[in-house]
Amino acid sequence: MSSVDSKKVLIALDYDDQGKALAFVKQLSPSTCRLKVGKEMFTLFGPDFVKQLVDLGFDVFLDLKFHDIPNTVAKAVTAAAKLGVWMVNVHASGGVAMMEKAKAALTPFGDKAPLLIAVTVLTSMDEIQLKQLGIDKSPQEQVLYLAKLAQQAGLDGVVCSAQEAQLLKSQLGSEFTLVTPGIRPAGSDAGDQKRIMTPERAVASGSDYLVIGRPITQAADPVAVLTEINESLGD
Ligand SMILES: O=C(O)c1cc(=O)[nH]c(=O)n1[C@@H]1O[C@H](COP(=O)(O)O)[C@@H](O)[C@H]1O
Repeated sequence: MSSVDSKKVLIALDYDDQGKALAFVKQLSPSTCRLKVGKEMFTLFGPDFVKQLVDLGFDVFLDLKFHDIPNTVAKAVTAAAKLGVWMVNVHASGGVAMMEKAKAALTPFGDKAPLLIAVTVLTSMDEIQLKQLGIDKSPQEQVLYLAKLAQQAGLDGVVCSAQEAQLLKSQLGSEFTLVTPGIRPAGSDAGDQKRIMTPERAVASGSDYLVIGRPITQAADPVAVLTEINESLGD
């Protein structure tokens, strides 16, 4: 579905200053990227900030990674849908009942419902960190396991690293949307990300959407970096 989408870049707006974030956003066009609002900006600036971005015409991915009892998560995704966001996420490890209830809560929104996706294994985690949690699987095995649960629950896709994209597309089909953070253009700093890939390789591996934060937002010329990435993807 989304493999034909030419707006593959989702910019992670992880700013602690709303003015700086909006000054950056005003240099962008909704035709060249989508925007992601995560825990930092939502906690600092709340739903009004999200609404401003929606009103500017951007598709917004509200990345709050809900993980709670089914009733609470269903109410949280309903609140997200009311904000008019394009995509919202939950943690797959919240379980099938939680994911099913969240999906069902979006039914009344019809074709205005946001895409609902599940986080599998965070891209900042590797096999050693999984072991610390008592999980004796490789990241790839655990991502596939959780992605199958998300698909079973009727979700639209998952957040995973691009390193798992090829496997997931082959096992779960091309319609199941893959959103991949941990994207690092050649030569940029990995930072706290462990399972990384370049934009071009990620798309070639089957990523539908690339979440990119610091390599764009911390660049001397963020718009130039976005343009360069879009051009490298043939958009
Ligand atoms: O759900 C996410 O967006 C997410 C999941 C994940 O596994 N890893 C991950 O990095 N993210 C988010 O993606 C963004 C990555 O930002 P950068 O590392 O600066 O490119 C951050 O806002 C993270 O919160």
